[in-house]
Amino acid sequence: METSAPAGKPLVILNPVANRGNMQAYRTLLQRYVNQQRIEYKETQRPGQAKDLAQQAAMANREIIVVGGDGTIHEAVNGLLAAGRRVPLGIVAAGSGNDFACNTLKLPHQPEEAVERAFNGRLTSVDAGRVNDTYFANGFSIGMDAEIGALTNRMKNIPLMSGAGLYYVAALRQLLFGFQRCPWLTFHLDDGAVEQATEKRYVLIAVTNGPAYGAGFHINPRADYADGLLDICVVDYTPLWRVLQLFPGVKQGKHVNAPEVTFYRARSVHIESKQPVTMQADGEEARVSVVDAEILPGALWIRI
Ligand SMILES: Nc1ncnc2c1ncn2[C@@H]1O[C@H](COP(=O)(O)OP(=O)(O)OP(=O)(O)O)[C@@H](O)[C@H]1O
Repeated sequence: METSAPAGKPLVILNPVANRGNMQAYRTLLQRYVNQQRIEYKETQRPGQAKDLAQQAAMANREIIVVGGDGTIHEAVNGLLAAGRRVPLGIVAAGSGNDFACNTLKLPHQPEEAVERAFNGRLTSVDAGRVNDTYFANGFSIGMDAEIGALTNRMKNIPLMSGAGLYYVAALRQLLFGFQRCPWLTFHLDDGAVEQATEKRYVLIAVTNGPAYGAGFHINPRADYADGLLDICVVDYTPLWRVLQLFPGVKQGKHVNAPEVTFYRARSVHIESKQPVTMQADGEEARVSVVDAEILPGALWIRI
């Protein structure tokens, strides 16, 4: 990964549909920078455009500032890493969940402070990851949590539903009506250093760079975004009543001592399933049968 001195004006990419379209506060704050001709400002017009814009800006060695939630950051990180340039990245946490910005990087929520930090924060090296042909900032998972994430995405437009409340409702619905979808998997870490070669049933396998996902569920509470390692939480299959008992405690990371839960750290992860299963990476869904993932130590250069 090439680190380059930034050239030209920073490109600010704002997702107008993040946070259910409540983006006016950010537009107003950024207008000052536009008026002072300090930035180039673009709003995305379609899913996937943040990736293209970030890739073009990174190719031109320009600093990038993303304004949106985990989905927008995921796209920008994919553009940036596809360009192969480590240009400075500022992040304004403006989505409904903001796990990477607020729970991993501890960036502020308050719009004015968030914008200030995205422009003037200290540049620091942050790990990213790759899973199959996608890069991720915060993490990916397969199993019940990915199914919950997929349902959360489908429920995002229901009035009065957002953030953790939305996630709780989706989780309860998925667990009560979709628990039979717990996947049968094999996996190995670091080319076989840890191996589960015989197919077994799991509630979930969550592989993360940061501690939380799903709007604040601390699935890997000890994850460190700069240690060059993926944190892996494996939850063995257990009856639904037990999952319902464990689930609320995940918010504060209270599942760490449960007998069904095992934590690992690794540089690479390989998972296989005979049937295609749902995977989420930074909240974006895919169907997969094989998962090949690795950490990309210090691949990002972010203002915190
Ligand atoms: N102009 C657009 N029209 C429709 N969708 C868009 C547009 N621009 C971006 N998107 C999509 O909006 C989706 C949601 O964005 P994002 O995840 O940033 O916000 P959020 O859902 O509010 O936040 P979080 O993921 O943190 O809960 C992304 O998947 C992105 O591809």
